[in-house]
Amino acid sequence: MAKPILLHSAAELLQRILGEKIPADRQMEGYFRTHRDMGVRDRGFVAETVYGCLRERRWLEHIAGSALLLDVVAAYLLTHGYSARALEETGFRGDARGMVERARTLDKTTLPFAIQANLPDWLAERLRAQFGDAEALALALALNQPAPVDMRVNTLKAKRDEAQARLAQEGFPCEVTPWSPSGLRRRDRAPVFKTHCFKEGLFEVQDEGSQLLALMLEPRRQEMVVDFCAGAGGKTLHIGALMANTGTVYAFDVLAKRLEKLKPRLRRAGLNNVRMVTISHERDARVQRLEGKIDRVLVDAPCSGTGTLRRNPDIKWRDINLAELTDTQQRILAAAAGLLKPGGRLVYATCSLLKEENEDIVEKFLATHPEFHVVPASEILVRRHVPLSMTGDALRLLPHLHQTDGFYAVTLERKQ
Ligand SMILES: C[S@@+](CC[C@H](N)C(=O)[O-])C[C@H]1O[C@@H](n2cnc3c(N)ncnc32)[C@H](O)[C@@H]1O
Repeated sequence: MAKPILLHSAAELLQRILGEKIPADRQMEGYFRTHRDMGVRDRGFVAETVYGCLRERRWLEHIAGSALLLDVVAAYLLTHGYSARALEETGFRGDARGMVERARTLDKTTLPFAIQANLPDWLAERLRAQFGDAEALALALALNQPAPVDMRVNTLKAKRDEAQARLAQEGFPCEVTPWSPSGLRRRDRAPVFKTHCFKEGLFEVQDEGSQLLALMLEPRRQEMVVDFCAGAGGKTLHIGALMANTGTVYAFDVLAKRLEKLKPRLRRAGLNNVRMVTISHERDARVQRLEGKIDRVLVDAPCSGTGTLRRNPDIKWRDINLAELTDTQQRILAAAAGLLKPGGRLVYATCSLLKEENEDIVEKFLATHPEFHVVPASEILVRRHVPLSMTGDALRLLPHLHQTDGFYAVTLERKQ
């Protein structure tokens, strides 16, 4: 059984994650840095427990009959293989036996939707309205499962089967992903960062859904391309490789610290067609200088991140200012569109599930920009050898249907 102290560590870490705006993975790193006495196994136990509690918080509160974080941790352990007796032996003084009994006798289907779905009310209601009860529940259950480790093979350095063989030689056999032509997948959380393959730049860790966004842009050799919200450059790297390290990819972001993280990744990937540009806002002079000169723009817009709950379950418990986000998205999209040459293409993408950040943004943009039209996603997917069919014009990826994070992407073309 876990050491008593670890229950308290998990509750303390949960409190920090829920109380501060810092993402869970960074909080955890910081916590373990200041608790160096904790061994690898203990850290693993705490991390798994904390992530489990974040995923299943509402249901655990229900079982615990309490929102106290120590009770939530106890309810998690009791519903994941630990006995009431084992918990009592750690000195836990709550009602462990009552929790076990409630978990055993409860008919989950009688619970309110948001509790079954382990979502905050605001998100549960939006997903129900958008998808209907049955699909929203299937979606929520998939969002509450841990994600696999997906990798994108760097085609500048290796073919997918070569990278797959090298990883297997290093003790990490992987399967190929169903949609992305350069994707590999491990179902466990293997430390693939430690492999020679990674250090030599044969792959990057990237969700399979995210790999499809650069494909939607269809960048070509020698073109001028802008990755408007490049962050640490997950998609910039992919775009650079699709252009076979030719032409120019401008990686814009308002946060220099994020762009900084791209530098070692570019070196590892063997890319030198990328220019990093820190901008102060979307109308920055460094942006305006390129107006009308660019072939393709990717807008991977800042968003609620609701499609990534498999990896970031803490997001759902944070306050999200949707009005502020959608305003920023609208402004970025308009500024980014101004960069395109006639005939140029823009992909507007988010990792949000919410229609307000996706369809609504594009609809408003098209209403005020008649010089743009949509290129149907299915046409592009066929050309890029992605065996996915979409009903509408956009690419819409959902974890319960595609086993990827949730993504939305639409390709807009400026008329000649
Ligand atoms: C979804 S993240 C991008 C992730 C990145 N494309 C990747 O693949 O790793 C959105 C990014 O937009 C940036 N951002 C926010 N406001 C911006 C603005 N006005 N102009 C450009 N980038 C902005 C954020 O700093 C953040 O890095």
